[in-house]
Amino acid sequence: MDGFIKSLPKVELHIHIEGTLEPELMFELALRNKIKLRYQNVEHVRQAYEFDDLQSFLDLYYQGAQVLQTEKDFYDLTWAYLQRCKMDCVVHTEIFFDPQTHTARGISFDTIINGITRALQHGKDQLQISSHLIMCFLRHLSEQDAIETLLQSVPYKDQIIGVGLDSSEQGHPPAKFSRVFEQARELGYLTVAHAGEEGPASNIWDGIKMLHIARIDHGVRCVEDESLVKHLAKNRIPLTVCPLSNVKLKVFQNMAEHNVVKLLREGLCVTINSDDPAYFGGYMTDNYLAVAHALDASKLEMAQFSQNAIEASFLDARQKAGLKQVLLQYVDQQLRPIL
Ligand SMILES: Nc1ncnc2[nH]cnc12
Ligand SMILES: [Zn+2]
Repeated sequence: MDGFIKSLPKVELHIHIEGTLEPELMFELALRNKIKLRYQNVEHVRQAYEFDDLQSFLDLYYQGAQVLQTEKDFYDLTWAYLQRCKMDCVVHTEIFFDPQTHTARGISFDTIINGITRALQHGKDQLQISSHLIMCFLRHLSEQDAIETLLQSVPYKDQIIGVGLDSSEQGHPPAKFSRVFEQARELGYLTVAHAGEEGPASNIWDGIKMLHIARIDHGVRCVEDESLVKHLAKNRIPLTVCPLSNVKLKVFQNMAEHNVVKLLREGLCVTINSDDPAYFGGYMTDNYLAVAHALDASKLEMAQFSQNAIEASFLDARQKAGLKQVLLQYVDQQLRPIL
């Protein structure tokens, strides 16, 4: 199983680029930008990564992101992630970035997006990894702040496929952002949102009905509403599930309790993703392995997660067909002897 998973072609749909900041790079950038960190060394940082819930993680995550200052910093961050993608056989990735985390510190939109997109172009040319970029609004900030961020993004619209919603779910329901999402859709952006991670199933309904989202990020609390589960299955509305993240943030107490395989077997379009791998201890392959080991999934089921991600991606029909062909060839070659 492990060899099958390691080489399985994968598509990632839920990754925060700021969440790929490994402690080693954090120290390198702190030194480069003359920023004093509150940690003495890399081990000290890793020891601090014990979380009680989403908020306790977010507090450290926003602090860590402060070392990102120049275009080269954003380039280096993204390039390091893409190299990890290559190791994990990720062939396509749709990356979140949080402009407000940086513009609030005086970093220009231009600096952020130029650094990231230059690395993405190199990823395409040198690593054959395709990608899309999704701009997330921080839900703990105001609607007005999100609207200003949306307007700032307009000159870069060709480089951003969609908008999303992340940060603290509790107390910041989808309704708060229905107007800015409407404006984003009018501008031609696709939409996704974090919902049903720590928040209730009603946030998932509201994401679908009020924000018209094409995918739900996390969504694991859908099981609390049977009619919602049926709706998600019937309409193949994708969930971008992040198993290691959910255990680290105590959404589930351990991997054996995770519902991702159960949801797959109920016919939902669930996918496996890494969320903030530098903080949660694992990239794509680690997440796939953790699920397969704890939840007794078959090789075909693990391949189904990858096929779901192709289906749920924002690639066009021709690109999806190409990736599906690559995946089917891999599965056929791997499983032929036992089929
Ligand atoms: N898991 C998560 N939930 C909400 N916001 C986030 N930002 C980065 N990771 C996140
Ligand atoms: Zn996330």
